Amino acid sequence: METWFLILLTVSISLLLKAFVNLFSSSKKLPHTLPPGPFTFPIIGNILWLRKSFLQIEQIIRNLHLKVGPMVTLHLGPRPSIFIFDRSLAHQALIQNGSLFSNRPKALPTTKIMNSNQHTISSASYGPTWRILRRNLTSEIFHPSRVKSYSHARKWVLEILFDSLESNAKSGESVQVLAQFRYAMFCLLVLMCFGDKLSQDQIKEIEAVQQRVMLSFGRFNILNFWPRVTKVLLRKQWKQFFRLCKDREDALIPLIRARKKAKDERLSKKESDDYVLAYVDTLLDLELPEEKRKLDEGEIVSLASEFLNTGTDTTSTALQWVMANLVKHPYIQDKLLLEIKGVVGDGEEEIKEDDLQKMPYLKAVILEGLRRHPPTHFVVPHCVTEDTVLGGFLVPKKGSINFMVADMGWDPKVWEDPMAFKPERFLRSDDSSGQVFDLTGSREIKMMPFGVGRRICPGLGLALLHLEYFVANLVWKFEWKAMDGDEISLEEKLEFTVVMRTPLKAQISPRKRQGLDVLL
Ligand code: HEM
Repeated sequence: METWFLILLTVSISLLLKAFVNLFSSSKKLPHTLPPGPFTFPIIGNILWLRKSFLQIEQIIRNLHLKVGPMVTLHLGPRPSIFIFDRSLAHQALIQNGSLFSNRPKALPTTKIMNSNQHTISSASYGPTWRILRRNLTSEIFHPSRVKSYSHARKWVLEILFDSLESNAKSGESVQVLAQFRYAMFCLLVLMCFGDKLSQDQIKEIEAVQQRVMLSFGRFNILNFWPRVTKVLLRKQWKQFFRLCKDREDALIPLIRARKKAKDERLSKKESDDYVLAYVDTLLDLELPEEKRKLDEGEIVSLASEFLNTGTDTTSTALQWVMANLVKHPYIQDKLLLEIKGVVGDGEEEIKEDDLQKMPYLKAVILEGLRRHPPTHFVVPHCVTEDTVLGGFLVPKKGSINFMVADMGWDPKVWEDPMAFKPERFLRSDDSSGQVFDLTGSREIKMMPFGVGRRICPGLGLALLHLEYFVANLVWKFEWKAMDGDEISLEEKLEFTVVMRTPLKAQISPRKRQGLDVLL
């Protein structure tokens, strides 16, 4: 074949290929429009948003949604924040395009310091570090057999909770329960995190620091506004912030070192007595794949602190909402009590974890509590790994995306009479196979109190176990009633989670076992 013909053929093919590639890429051009939202003046607008509480912002987003549709953009900071209401768009993003939508935005300066440069599970970018940290937690600590090995801790904490409630019950006065629920959940997580049963004074000291850390997110937010300027103008607040970081280290580092020492001693003795693996033990062994090094002490502090904080308020808030509804609707409490009685019989003092599997109504009560009162109304902000399109709008890499958790669980298209507390709706499974409700939203999202997809809460199973165990035991041990003339208000207030504006105050009295027959 002639050389000139070969050259011509090659040139023609490459021109054709180029034209084809251009045609294809132009059809994939991204739209330039962000989802609709209010116009904001840069800087001034950001300052105005800073002055609003998150519950106020939530209501503003809701009102905008009614006007502009299922996706809303706000300019809360230097970058756009997109909020998604639609369940199928959430499914498209988090389940069908999970790898694209599972990143986290760059942390603000104070959060970056608290989280050891985004070396915690919830703050880490989507990548090898996040994967190894998350896999360590789920496979080492949240594996069902490991969770079972902590059952002694749950029993111990239940006794602490019973003791404090009983002394309140004796006085005949109403009991404000949130602080006691929070403390119970905290004790459990401290034990799973550091292994040993610490003294109650020690636990209270750690709880106080952790509580301050959680509240600091709002308090020190102003420092992130223009760090170079705030470091000069708000020097005192920066000092307070670093003091808090130091206090947290002072509380947690001695426990981490004690655990390391115990581990070294055990290795030298080569004995395995009644040792139960704790979260910190796994962190001491962990190696970061990208940096090829072990975690430093600061990173272990951040991860332990994350473990304690993410699991305490969420679970105790959910527990309070469930118990409030049981006080508000005594017939639901009675129905639950009957189910428990049918499983454990009259003589039992306490409900065991294995019994919980035989209580479908209990599970329905917990699911209804999480649907109607999700402890967090948003997920932790996500961002995409590259500019993309969702619902016909641009989702830019330099922005954040969030999902309206509460609104999805209240969608009247899925839930009849959505604001009512009706556990029965979870007994009528619309799945003909009779399977339990799927919280992971893998086929369809109907509610997402734990998020869905790759960033779904890794503590989901543990949280459900804790809620079932404590609700069942609290109802079995005590009768829960409102004080005479008290109306249980379900109004909300935002703290670290969305809590009851008027905390639950209940009159509790120990149940007389034989008296239960009256209910049958
Ligand atoms: C009722 C209790 C709980 C609720 C409602 C809850 C809810 C959530 C939600 C909504 C997210 C964000 C998901 C997302 O960003 O898409 C999350 C993440 C997370 N939760 Fe929970 N949570 C609960 C209990 C727990 C417990 C007990 C722990 C551990 C002790 C835990 C540890 C975490 C962690 C580490 C993340 C970050 C996951 C990641 O970024 O990959 N949570 N949780």
